[in-house]
Amino acid sequence: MNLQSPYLITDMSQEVFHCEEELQLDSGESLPEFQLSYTTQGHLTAKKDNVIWVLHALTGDANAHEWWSGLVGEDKFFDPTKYFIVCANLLGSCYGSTQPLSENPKTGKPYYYDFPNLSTRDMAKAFDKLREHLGIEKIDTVIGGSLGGQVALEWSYSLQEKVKKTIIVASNAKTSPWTIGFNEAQRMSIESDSTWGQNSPDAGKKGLEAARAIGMLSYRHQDIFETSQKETEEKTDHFKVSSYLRYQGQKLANRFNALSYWVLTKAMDSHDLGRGRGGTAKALSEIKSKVLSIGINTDLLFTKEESQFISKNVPNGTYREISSIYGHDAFLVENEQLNYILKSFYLENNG
Ligand SMILES: CC(=O)SCCNC(=O)CCNC(=O)[C@H](O)C(C)(C)COP(=O)(O)OP(=O)(O)OC[C@H]1O[C@@H](n2cnc3c(N)ncnc32)[C@H](O)[C@@H]1OP(=O)(O)O
Ligand SMILES: N[C@@H](CCO)C(=O)O
Repeated sequence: MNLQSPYLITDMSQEVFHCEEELQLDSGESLPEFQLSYTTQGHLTAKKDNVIWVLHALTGDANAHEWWSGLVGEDKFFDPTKYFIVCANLLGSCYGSTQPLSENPKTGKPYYYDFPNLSTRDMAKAFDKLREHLGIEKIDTVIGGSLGGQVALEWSYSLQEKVKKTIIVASNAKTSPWTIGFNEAQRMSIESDSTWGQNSPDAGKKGLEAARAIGMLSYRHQDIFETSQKETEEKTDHFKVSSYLRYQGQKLANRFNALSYWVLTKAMDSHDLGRGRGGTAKALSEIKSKVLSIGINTDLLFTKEESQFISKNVPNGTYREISSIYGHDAFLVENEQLNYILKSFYLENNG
């Protein structure tokens, strides 16, 4: 018997939104035009009141049903038979949106190192153009983790009453010096690759491997390494964790490019919801939607205190915590806990 439902096939589309308008950026520069790759799943209700907008983290893409398969998909919490689920690739990312390898319309050649600095505010602004293009007046929920949570918070601030619920997972209102430090060390690794500076899609590839290895140390907690990378025999070299980090570096470098990684980490560094708005606490106090901020007890990168700061300072905030040995990346892994937290939040907030 074939028990497979046709919903995922019939209800999903992957498209590219081309915006011909110039996008003014925080840096003072602009993009003459841009594109965003995005997916939609499900259908808008007649009232257009069932939109869930999912934002991915640093190296994710528009396929939320793949990287958040425990939350998005048929019979999952965000079920396309109930919701219209949108997920777009961040501006600057290399999964179909405008990024440093895209053609600069002014020169007819790839931007490479001329690509402008982006901010989380710019990324939110680009998403808002897509929202308008899709004819979406109101969003039920914006949800994002890590860098995606930072962009979600920025967007929620500017959407005001146009969004009902904002869910920020393992993220913050302003990037900490600690996180900027990790990003800087990663960019130093990329810079030290002798191919960095070349006009090539592979420029900085070995450096990106090292960068990801550094990044992994911030995305995990010591406890998960004690479990998954513990040696079972006496050794003086060739440790499991060494091959693990090298493998993770190669895996990322084979699916991402160093220029895009550079741009996205720079955007993360400059994230500050309160910039030009009287500080983070004041900016948070002006957010209109209900906010669920989810922290992770072992997150060394975006600490749970940073998540608590969000819920404490918005007018209508709730804090919940994931308990995990994973560390920061628990938001991509601990689906059972996330499901439980989301169910309670939606029950308390009228579905
Ligand atoms: C097109 C795209 O792929 S984009 C979307 C995918 N990525 C994203 O969305 C980004 C977010 N996702 C992630 O960051 C990750 O996938 C996570 C956090 C969800 C899970 O991380 P993973 O790397 O799968 O898990 P984990 O840290 O346990 O590592 C497992 C991998 O390391 C390998 N590994 C484990 N220990 C070792 C070791 N000692 N030496 C070498 N390799 C090792 C495993 O064989 C496994 O390999 P595989 O990925 O080829 O199956
Ligand atoms: N694992 C995440 C790290 C940052 O949250 C990613 O690669 O996007």
